[in-house]
Amino acid sequence: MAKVSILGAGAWGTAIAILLGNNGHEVTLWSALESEVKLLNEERELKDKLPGAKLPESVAVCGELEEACRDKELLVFAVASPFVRNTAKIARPFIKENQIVVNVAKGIEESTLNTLTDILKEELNHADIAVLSGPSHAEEVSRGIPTTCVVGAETKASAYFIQDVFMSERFRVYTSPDVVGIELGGSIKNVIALAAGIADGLGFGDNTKAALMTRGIAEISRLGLAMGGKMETFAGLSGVGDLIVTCTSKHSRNRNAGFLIGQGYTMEKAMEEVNQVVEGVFSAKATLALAKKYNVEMPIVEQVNLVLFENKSAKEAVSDLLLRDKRREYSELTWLE
Ligand SMILES: NC(=O)c1ccc[n+]([C@@H]2O[C@H](COP(=O)([O-])OP(=O)(O)OC[C@H]3O[C@@H](n4cnc5c(N)ncnc54)[C@H](O)[C@@H]3O)[C@@H](O)[C@H]2O)c1
Ligand SMILES: O=P(O)(O)OC[C@H](O)CO
Repeated sequence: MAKVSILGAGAWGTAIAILLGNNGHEVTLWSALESEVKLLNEERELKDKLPGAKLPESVAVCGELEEACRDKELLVFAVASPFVRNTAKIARPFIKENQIVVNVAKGIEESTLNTLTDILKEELNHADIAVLSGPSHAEEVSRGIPTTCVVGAETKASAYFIQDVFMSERFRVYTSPDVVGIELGGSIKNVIALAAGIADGLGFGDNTKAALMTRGIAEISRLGLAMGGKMETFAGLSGVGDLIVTCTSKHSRNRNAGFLIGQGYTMEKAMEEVNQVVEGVFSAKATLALAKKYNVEMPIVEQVNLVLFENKSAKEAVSDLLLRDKRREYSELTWLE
């Protein structure tokens, strides 16, 4: 059994603490927010986000970062993406050489266009950085609903170690060397989920959503391949898998925020209503900037940006997507002359 700390006690960090505690590990769950530490210590439950899901006894909750990082075999980064860099900076002095660290958050940093593992590699350049991602809502993982994810790491040994720590009869973990593909699949699906939610909020149907999901994965893989990711990853758990869950689930924060925007809420009001991190909003501009940098077309991502940040009406965005220049489904597929 391993000594593990989870940094970030939101819905996802807490669900992972429950999973790893039930797997028999010695778990510390850290939060920067006093209110979270107090609530979890007193109630042993994140009442507002994961009602009814109790922390096992093997999980200790703390607000001291040094204590959380000391003597651990694995550190899990579960803070929302805007806090990853700063948390890593503050934690750095307490993190030992070759410490295995796994990022489980999803996002792209707007100011640098870095993925979250890029940020961790920069800030913790003495550690061994990996990512775990896939279709995995905290609400279901915390209740032991069967779930699958993929862990990406630079070495087989680290990937296998993290796989062993997370695997259970209710949580299956695959391994992969494609760290960048996993990061991009998990982050950009959030932007597409906003579009899927907007379409639902406008009252469109299953056809519309299937179109957004299918063309959405085409956009994700186009950019992902240009950035060195692998097609198999985008067809896998961190691509199609995560896109399906986020675009269709009642639990999805991004889809739900999009739904409210489709119903006429402003982006700010929708985020306030969802009351948990809506990562697609933080990754939308960065994804568009990456599309420009790598010279790939991402029309859905472009329209989501216009709706979120330029006050474009959602209805007009859908029409503009449908009326784009005519083209082949895949430019590589053509007729013999
Ligand atoms: N909720 C899910 O089902 C789920 C599943 C997979 C991945 N994720 C990803 O995990 C990440 C966290 O999501 P969540 O659902 O737990 O979000 P959340 O809104 O429930 O929690 C975010 C957490 O970030 C931390 N935080 C807030 N302010 C901070 C600060 N100033 N410094 C350090 N930490 C701070 C807190 O612990 C807070 O609870 C996101 O990137 C999300 O995409 C979430
Ligand atoms: O579906 P969301 O928007 O809540 O995102 C949470 C996770 O990324 C789902 O795997």
